[in-house]
Amino acid sequence: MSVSQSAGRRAFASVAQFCATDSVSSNLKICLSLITEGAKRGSNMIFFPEASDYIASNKTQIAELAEPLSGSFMSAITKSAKENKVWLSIGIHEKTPDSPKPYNSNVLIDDSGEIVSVYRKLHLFKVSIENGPQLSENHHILEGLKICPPVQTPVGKLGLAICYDVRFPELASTLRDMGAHGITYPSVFTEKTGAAHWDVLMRARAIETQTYVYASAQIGNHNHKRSSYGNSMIVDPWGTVIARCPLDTNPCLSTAEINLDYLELVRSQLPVYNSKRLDIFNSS
Ligand SMILES: O=C(O)CNC(=O)[C@H](CS)NC(=O)CCC(=O)C(=O)O
Repeated sequence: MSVSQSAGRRAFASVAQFCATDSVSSNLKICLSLITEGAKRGSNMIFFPEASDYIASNKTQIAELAEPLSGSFMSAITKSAKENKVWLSIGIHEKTPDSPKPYNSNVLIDDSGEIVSVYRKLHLFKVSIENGPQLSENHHILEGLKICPPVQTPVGKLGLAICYDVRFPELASTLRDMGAHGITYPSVFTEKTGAAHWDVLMRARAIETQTYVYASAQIGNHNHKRSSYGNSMIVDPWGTVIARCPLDTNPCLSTAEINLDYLELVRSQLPVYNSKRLDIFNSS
């Protein structure tokens, strides 16, 4: 357990933003330098985007490049977490014996380099917009089957989700019911849907669940077919955006203080969870 957690109810969190390509080694280099920089800034926890290991340039690459959690990408990441004494949440493609298709996973790593939870994306993205994005994630990703219980971290109990999951408030609401103080949505949002929905969705989840939302995202052109919206940010339980990365493609971090006393204040001043009509809606 990190010292900051025992020392009080405040900690520093950073969200990362960069543009992954199909070069796992280049993406790894970027992640490792952001971990070092985040630790230097005093972050207790750093949140990386979805698919930080790679964004494939074609369909066959998606399965070819995927590694198990014990693979070289994750080994270097967990080693760096330990060396820099920092917690991490990072999105990767997770190869398992279950299928040739990888899972789209959000991996939580503690400051001794141990993997403490692995969430596999429940809702797979499907979109078909004329002249806009056309993606069917289920063609190349295996869907997850479980909600992971929130884990105690330096920023309080953290619930894990991924990207498109943000459109399904029942996941956020369930994580809050399970005790979450924060929810992480590592993302690769499309430019079109991001411009219209990103801030509203992330802020809505923070406001309605009264939790911190860590929305780390990729930005820019990954290849000639795909580009992403960026706007990595942290939202507090009141809905205020307290950190946001600049809108250029240089790898960067944005840092904010997380304060669980403030979270309790918001929850006590506006006790929406006491107004739930569980007699009418038998599941929240
Ligand atoms: O393909 C990879 O390797 C990484 N994964 C993604 O980019 C995923 C699935 S295609 N993207 C999203 O879920 C975007 C959701 C979104 O943009 C929205 O909900 O509007």
